[in-house]
Amino acid sequence: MTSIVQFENVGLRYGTGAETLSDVSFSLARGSFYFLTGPSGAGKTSLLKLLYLSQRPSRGLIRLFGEDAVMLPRKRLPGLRRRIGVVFQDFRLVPHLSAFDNIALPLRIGGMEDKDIQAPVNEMLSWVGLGDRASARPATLSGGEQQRVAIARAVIGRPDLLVADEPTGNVDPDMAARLLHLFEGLNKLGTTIVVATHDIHLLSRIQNANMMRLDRGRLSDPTGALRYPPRPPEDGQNR
Ligand SMILES: Nc1ncnc2c1ncn2[C@@H]1O[C@H](COP(=O)(O)OP(=O)(O)OP(=O)(O)O)[C@@H](O)[C@H]1O
Repeated sequence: MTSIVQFENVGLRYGTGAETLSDVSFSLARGSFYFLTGPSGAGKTSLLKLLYLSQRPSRGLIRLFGEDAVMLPRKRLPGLRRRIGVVFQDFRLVPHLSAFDNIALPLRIGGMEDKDIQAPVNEMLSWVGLGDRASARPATLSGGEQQRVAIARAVIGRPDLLVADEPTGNVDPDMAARLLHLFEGLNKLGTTIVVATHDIHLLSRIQNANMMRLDRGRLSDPTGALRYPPRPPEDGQNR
């Protein structure tokens, strides 16, 4: 199994308060699909922030794509971040850009020429049901429409890792199923996916999805399947 992400005994403390995340250890296999669940305030968004490198841990080790993400020099962060698609809980669309241009951003940053951008962005707009809103600015879109633009932007560059924070929180069940289908397609192309959600209906929709559950900043891991490095077998013998 090739790990794309490894956390070892990771802790995160904001300011001088108690730890928000404690002793978090897991590894994510390349090309796998994970749901991250847990009650409000358990630390899901905080864990995702560590994953998409917007936050450094207070302690522990994080390896991303084989690189030490904690010790990585600041100037190398953008290169690593470009391999990660993020659906933020609050969307974070660029307000002065149209839906089309928001979705096109990762392709433009990746150096794709305008003539090659039109077709994939229009296809993506249609897929998320916004074919007729290409020129709309975010402020003129509903919450659910903004969420769909945010998802389209996160997936269009076929990132190695997709991190999504409550990506279906603002859409109806039919659209949620459609968006999840988009994630599933991306996953089949090799993208490792982590979706934080409260929506238990989503969990049953992806075959072979793995579950991670956070409770008060700790990963509950009754089987040990997610731990990195793996625990030795019960009888202590190598197999
Ligand atoms: N920037 C911050 N500064 C201080 N405390 C923070 C910060 N961000 C989050 N917290 C605290 O960390 C804890 C975990 O928050 P987090 O947003 O990670 O939880 P969550 O599981 O994503 O919650 P929800 O499901 O409600 O989105 C909360 O107690 C929160 O108040």
